[in-house]
Amino acid sequence: MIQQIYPQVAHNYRFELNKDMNFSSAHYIPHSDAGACGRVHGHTYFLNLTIAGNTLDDAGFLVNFSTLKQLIHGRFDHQLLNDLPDIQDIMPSTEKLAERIHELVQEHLNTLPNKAVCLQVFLRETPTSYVIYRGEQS
Ligand SMILES: Nc1nc2c(c(=O)[nH]1)N=C([C@H](O)[C@H](O)COP(=O)(O)OP(=O)(O)OP(=O)(O)O)CN2
Ligand SMILES: [Zn+2]
Repeated sequence: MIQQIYPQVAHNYRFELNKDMNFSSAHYIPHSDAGACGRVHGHTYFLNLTIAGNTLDDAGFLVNFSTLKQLIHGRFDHQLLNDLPDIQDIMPSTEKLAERIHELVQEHLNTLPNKAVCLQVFLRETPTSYVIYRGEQS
């Protein structure tokens, strides 16, 4: 939920940025284990991104909050996830969506000179269900 406290990630970067947003999407899980979730239904997803780095850009930003919202909300809000090129080859589970969001954010960060990193994606699908994805651990 927006404005809730999220799990902390231990790191030694000078700056840590967190961006909350939500997006409303429909999906279905085309798998025999999914039960009722195999039928099209909708969620208002709550997302928290944790990004860290040591260097700011000329605007004093680690990464622009607005760009992050555009990147994720702009892509997934009011969409049927199963139809999206990003998702159509994977199961649109909370886990896989969190992983894909991490990839999209990190791909964007990699285009910036200050080389920030996405440390955590916290994705809540329902009031009782959420996933945390932290990428490959080295
Ligand atoms: N590991 C996962 N399990 C399930 C996922 C998922 O993404 N990962 N998704 C679903 C369904 O999409 C469903 O919308 C969410 O399931 P659930 O938490 O069971 O929702 P409820 O509101 O019915 O749960 P309550 O415990 O009654 O609040 C299913 N499983
Ligand atoms: Zn669902």
